[in-house]
Amino acid sequence: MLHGGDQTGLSDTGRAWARVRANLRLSAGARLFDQWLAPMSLVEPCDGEDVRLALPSAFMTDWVRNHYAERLVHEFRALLPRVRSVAIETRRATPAPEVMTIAAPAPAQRPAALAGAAATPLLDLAAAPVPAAPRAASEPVLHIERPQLDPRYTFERFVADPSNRVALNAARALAEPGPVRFSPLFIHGGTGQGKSHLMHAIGHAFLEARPDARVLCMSAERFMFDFVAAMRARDTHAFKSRLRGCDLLLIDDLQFIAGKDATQEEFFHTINEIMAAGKRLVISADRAPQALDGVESRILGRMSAGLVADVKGSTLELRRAVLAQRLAELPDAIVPEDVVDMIACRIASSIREVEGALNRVVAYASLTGEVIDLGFAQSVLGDTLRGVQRRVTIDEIQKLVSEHFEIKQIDLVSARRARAVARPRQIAMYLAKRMTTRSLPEIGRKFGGRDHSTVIHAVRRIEELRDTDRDVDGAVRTLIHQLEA
Ligand SMILES: Nc1ncnc2c1ncn2[C@@H]1O[C@H](COP(=O)(O)OP(=O)(O)OP(=O)(O)O)[C@@H](O)[C@H]1O
Repeated sequence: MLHGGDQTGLSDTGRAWARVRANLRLSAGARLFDQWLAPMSLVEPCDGEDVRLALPSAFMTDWVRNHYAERLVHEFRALLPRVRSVAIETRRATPAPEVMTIAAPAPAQRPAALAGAAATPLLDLAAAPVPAAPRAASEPVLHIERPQLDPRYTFERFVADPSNRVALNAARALAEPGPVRFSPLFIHGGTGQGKSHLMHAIGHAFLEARPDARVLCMSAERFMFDFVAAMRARDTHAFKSRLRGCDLLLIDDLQFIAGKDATQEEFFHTINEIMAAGKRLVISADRAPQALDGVESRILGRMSAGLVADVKGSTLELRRAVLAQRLAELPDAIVPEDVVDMIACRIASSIREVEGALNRVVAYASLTGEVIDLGFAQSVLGDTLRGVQRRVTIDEIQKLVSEHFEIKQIDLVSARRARAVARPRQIAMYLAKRMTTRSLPEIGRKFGGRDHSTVIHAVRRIEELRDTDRDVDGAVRTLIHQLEA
């Protein structure tokens, strides 16, 4: 328990916060902590009873609320019993933060009530003890579903280049509030060239300008899964109104619905309604509309009626500029210019691979304590530079894993928890982490919009099982072998 002030000049709450942070770092592990919890700060001044913590984006705020709201209250109360509530806010550049307050439970209070509250943003439990009274229908934002936008994918972090200029300008124009100048925007291009980055950037910018807007971002795969689940539950109404009521709908990887007739029917009606209502629609795919085999011509017709823009293969200048930007975000890493140049010149396949190569070099150097120079970078990147390593996609992994375990591919992105499905899903996530350069949030999205902590859990679980379970290890070895062939 903490008492009074001390020579640090920090308030009681400030000192408690420092301890809570240290505890979180230990229990969450460095990666999780750095990604989600480190950016959180204490809002001062604080009266010592109602603590306020701030995060820089709504996406992060949602994540921390869902996973740590209750825990934060307990941590603070353990140090400062007078703490009544911990509010988690988004502090964007614009004012009027959105707030959810979780009341500190009285010792005998029901934890279940708190868990429910954590899933319900913006309920002020300090003011309304559990069970919380429903808020008036006129109150804003309570029912707004927060889109799953990656906080790293903003316009500020997107480097402009002749290879992406049209797509970037179109994306900026579509994100502007005011009259809709065109819709849909269809962005296409090769893998790892920035399509998802641009889509998420549109979402961030649009929400920045209109914080109360309804924005939904999902992959076409997720669209299909949610639709199938709604049909099975005989409740397509909620699904339809959720999608059709959007001010901005972002659908990634349209190619995934090729050949899925029922999903395409629903998709067609969804985009029709969005367009008829004058709302914004952005679609991405790995090919131009006319090359999307297996997608109905009426859908492609709608796509072509808007603005079609491609992101071309990256130029050397773009790769250099992205590397320079990423390095600026790693102030502790000392990477000589010739190493940066070598990566930019020799890895031309995708920006994702370029970023991955830099991260690998920096990570190896920090693990081994070696100084980064050309020789070190070349030895770390060996196969990648020789172009030997075959590029494996998550789609390939999912296909192979579902064949191997004789389950449907859609089960891997579904919510089904039966072990017959859950274990292969964990193996597929493990392989995705190990054999692709996709980030954890990206992998989570590709597996039915799961959280990145679910991916971490899957990777750890399979790592453990490979040491203790011969069947799992054998299956993983076979799959790796097939994927590398
Ligand atoms: N012009 C750019 N400026 C900054 N970063 C970029 C740019 N283009 C791509 N990136 C980065 O490259 C990585 C891959 O981009 P992204 O995920 O958007 O690719 P994609 O085209 O959607 O790929 P896929 O089709 O495989 O999903 C991301 O980390 C993204 O931030």
